[in-house]
Amino acid sequence: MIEIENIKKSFDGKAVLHGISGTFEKGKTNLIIGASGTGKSVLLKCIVGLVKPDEGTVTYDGRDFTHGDKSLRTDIRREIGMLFQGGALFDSMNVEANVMFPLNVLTKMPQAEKLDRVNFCLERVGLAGVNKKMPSEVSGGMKKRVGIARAIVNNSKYLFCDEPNSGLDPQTSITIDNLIQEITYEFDITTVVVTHDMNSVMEIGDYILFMHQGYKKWEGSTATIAQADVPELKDFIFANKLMRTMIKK
Ligand SMILES: Nc1ncnc2c1ncn2[C@@H]1O[C@H](COP(=O)(O)OP(=O)(O)OP(=O)(O)O)[C@@H](O)[C@H]1O
Repeated sequence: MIEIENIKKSFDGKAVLHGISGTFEKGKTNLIIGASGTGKSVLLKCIVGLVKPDEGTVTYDGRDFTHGDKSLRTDIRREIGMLFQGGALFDSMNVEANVMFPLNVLTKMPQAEKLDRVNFCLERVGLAGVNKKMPSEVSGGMKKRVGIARAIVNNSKYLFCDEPNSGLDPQTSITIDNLIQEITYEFDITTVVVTHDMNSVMEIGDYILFMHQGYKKWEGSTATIAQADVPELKDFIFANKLMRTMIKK
């Protein structure tokens, strides 16, 4: 479980996060949603330690990541897997080397064990046997799968996905969303997904934190989002024509 409490961040005197709190539970797909420029990526960066919040605390399973010492922060970082926008694969490395990369950097595992682990993860994301392909030789959806395999290869306890559907067609997006959710349940990971894709919200949102202009305006689940009485959330949901027809405003 990851808990964030009163996270505040300003850049050059301009407040971007106005005190965000929330709880991301283990074994659930937790979504941070909201319109463009509303602070989702900055919040994600605060949670994983790429940006230091001005105020507030991020706690990983009771461990204070924000104020912890270097060794605690390093321990927690080792337990984090990240799926970046576009996959962010190393173009000069084949699929196998990309997925193995965290094991090379973070572990002293023997080569044969590393390869077993890589093959297990590639198989789990539906890419058995593509080890020797280069990133340029695989589709956008496959790149995301490779990114997911890399994010979980070191038995990550926490998985962060920044806009996992960017650049994908709707059908591939749903497949990737479902894969993220299946993996979350299967390996009991605390998963946090940043998205503005309403399809994702309705497909995989076990917990949803809605942001608007740096404020948390609502939290809940797919089961309760349609009944939410928050004007900014309604505007966000019903900007999508399909959602307007599915749920009456
Ligand atoms: N390093 C930075 N320095 C200054 N301003 C920043 C920095 N990073 C983000 N911002 C500002 O913070 C605000 C929130 O940005 P953020 O990228 O978190 O939005 P977002 O909700 O993730 O948007 P999108 O969905 O388009 O990615 C924006 O106004 C952005 O310009």
